[in-house]
Amino acid sequence: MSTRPVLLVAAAALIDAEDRILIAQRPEGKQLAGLWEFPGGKLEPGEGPEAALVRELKEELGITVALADLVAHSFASHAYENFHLLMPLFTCRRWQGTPMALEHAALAWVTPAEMAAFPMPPADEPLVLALRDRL
Ligand SMILES: Nc1nc2c([nH]c(=O)n2[C@@H]2O[C@H](COP(=O)(O)OP(=O)(O)OP(=O)(O)O)[C@@H](O)[C@H]2O)c(=O)[nH]1
Repeated sequence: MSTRPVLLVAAAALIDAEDRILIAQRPEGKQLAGLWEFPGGKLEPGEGPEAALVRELKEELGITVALADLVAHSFASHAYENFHLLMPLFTCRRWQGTPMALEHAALAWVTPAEMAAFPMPPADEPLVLALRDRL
């Protein structure tokens, strides 16, 4: 049996007043380029998932989020070829600022049903279904 290192990534579903969710397109030159994802990223050593998300949402989207406004929703556990991704997904309905694509190729606000039309990494499939079931 092959073993892979576990990679911890925290991701957020930002939800607007119309229950649309923000997804972001990975830029050229990166792994999984062109696919749409939930904003977020890898935890730094010693960092908790919520703190990592607050940092990543600032870096990637330019918004300010309070730890208390991140609500645990579901998680992805997916074996990629070189690592095993463990990715908690948090919902967030309150933030300061307007999300901008500072590190992504594009942003889109979509309903969970509309998300099916946007190609996402394989790890995200169960998360999309979980969001469709329960927001
Ligand atoms: N943020 C995010 N990452 C995801 C999602 N789905 C998914 O498989 N991933 C994977 O989780 C990892 C996230 O790492 P990252 O965004 O911090 O790093 P990256 O690949 O952009 O590379 P780098 O920041 O080291 O240059 C990537 O391997 C990415 O493919 C998702 O919905 N959101």
